[in-house]
Amino acid sequence: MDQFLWRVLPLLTILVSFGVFFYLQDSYTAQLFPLIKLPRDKCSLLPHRHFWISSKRIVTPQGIISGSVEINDGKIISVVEGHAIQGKPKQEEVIDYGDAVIMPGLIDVHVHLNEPGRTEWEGFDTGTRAAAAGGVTTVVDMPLNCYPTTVSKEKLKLKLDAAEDKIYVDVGMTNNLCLSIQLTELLSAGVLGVKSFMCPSGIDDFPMATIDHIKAGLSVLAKYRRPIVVHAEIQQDFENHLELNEDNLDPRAYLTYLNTRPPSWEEAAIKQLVSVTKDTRKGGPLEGAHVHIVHLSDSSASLDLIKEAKSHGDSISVETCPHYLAFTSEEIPNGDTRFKCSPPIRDAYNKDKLWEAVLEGHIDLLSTDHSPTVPELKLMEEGDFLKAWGGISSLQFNLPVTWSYGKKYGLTLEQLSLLWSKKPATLAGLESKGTIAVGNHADIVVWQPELEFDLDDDYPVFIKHSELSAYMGRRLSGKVLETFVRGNLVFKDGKHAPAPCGVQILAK
Ligand SMILES: NC(=O)N[C@H]1NC(=O)NC1=O
Ligand SMILES: [Zn+2]
Ligand SMILES: [Zn+2]
Repeated sequence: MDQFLWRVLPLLTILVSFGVFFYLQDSYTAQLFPLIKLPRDKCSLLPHRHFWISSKRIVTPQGIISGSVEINDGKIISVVEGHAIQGKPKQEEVIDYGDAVIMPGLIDVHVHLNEPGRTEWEGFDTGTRAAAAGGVTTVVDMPLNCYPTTVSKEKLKLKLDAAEDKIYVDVGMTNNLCLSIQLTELLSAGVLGVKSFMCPSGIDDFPMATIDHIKAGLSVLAKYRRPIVVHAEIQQDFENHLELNEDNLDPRAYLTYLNTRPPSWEEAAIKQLVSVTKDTRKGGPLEGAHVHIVHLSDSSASLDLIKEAKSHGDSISVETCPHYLAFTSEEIPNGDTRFKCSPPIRDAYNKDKLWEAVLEGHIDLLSTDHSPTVPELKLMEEGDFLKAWGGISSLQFNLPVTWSYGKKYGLTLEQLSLLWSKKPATLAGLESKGTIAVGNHADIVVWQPELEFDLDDDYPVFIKHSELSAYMGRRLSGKVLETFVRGNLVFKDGKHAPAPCGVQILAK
């Protein structure tokens, strides 16, 4: 027996070491050693670990420069202006992109990847392929339309397990705030923040939260210095605003739907939120807590409330989404439920004011609220706006859509990069992401703002059920050429790297 033990012991030790190694790869340490996870030739379409990219338009925090960025082991190690290149690269280690724009990869802090549970709506594989193809190098997943929703450490593990070996870009997770949530446990397990709905979410397993739940949650979140992100709409009494005439009772008429969710829903929710965020000011009882309002549509009273709270020093921020900046209620055809989302897309006047707020910095950042479903639930044939799933699918198109519609309003490349990279990184606590700066992850999008393309059936679209996207059929400007995640070339010329080597991001 003794002899047998001595023989198997060394073998056992090796096995256990392998086990520990792969276990450690799983979570926190995956951030530290992302590149040893899979062989480099699988993770990247480029064979080099140490290389240089150069262009006449590199968007840096100091402005747009003509020069080169040196990348080694997944990080940016130098940014140099002018023709000279730091170090002595071999010719094949320098990629010259000419006048294509080199920008930090986009960070989309509001994406619904519905795995596990509703992977047929959108999963980690399709969702992160679409992200990579769109120059989005990090997504933060909202655990809402997946099943089960993330309300405990065990449920979070299901989410993390589901994402394992499927993600082409980096992915962070949030969790749901409701009464039964194990908040401290989840925050310790590394969720980047907490999501909350102030109206029914459309998913029975994701109950809505009252302002009292939110206030209680904030006192815990303050200690962790992580944000709560809130869907800010509170259902109001219909009779007050719905004009009952034949036109707005037609469920195929967009106006019917628009009238069911007036700006007063957003205003009511934000009024309650700012009554709490005053406690987040310096020296206040909730100092350290932060409230982030997702997908603002109302650019009038709701935005004014946020501006006022900010002027008093409340820790509050707000995002809007490309669909509120691209479309207007006047142009949505009756029966075209691809445009249904909540809060709804409002009129042209509202859109112009949203752009004004974006460009003046009152709206802090942009996100997609990529919320896909299956064709059966979008009810395209019936065209019933009242019954169809609310959610717009557009993760892959963030960059060209924002640019195409924004340039008419004077949007600059620097603003674009602030709205889609720097500010979202700050919100999500991603210190090593969001800018092209020495020491940061080499998360980079290379794109050509002047290049126009048609989003037609020939265009390589990777989101699931692309026919449901409101952007299909549009002509856009700003084509994504290549995407790097932590120095891995994950997308080029319509193709992805052979293996998904994105990293799951957990907060420490
Ligand atoms: N459940 C869900 O994803 N809802 C999202 N869809 C939408 O249009 N607004 C939302 O909050
Ligand atoms: Zn929402
Ligand atoms: Zn959402």
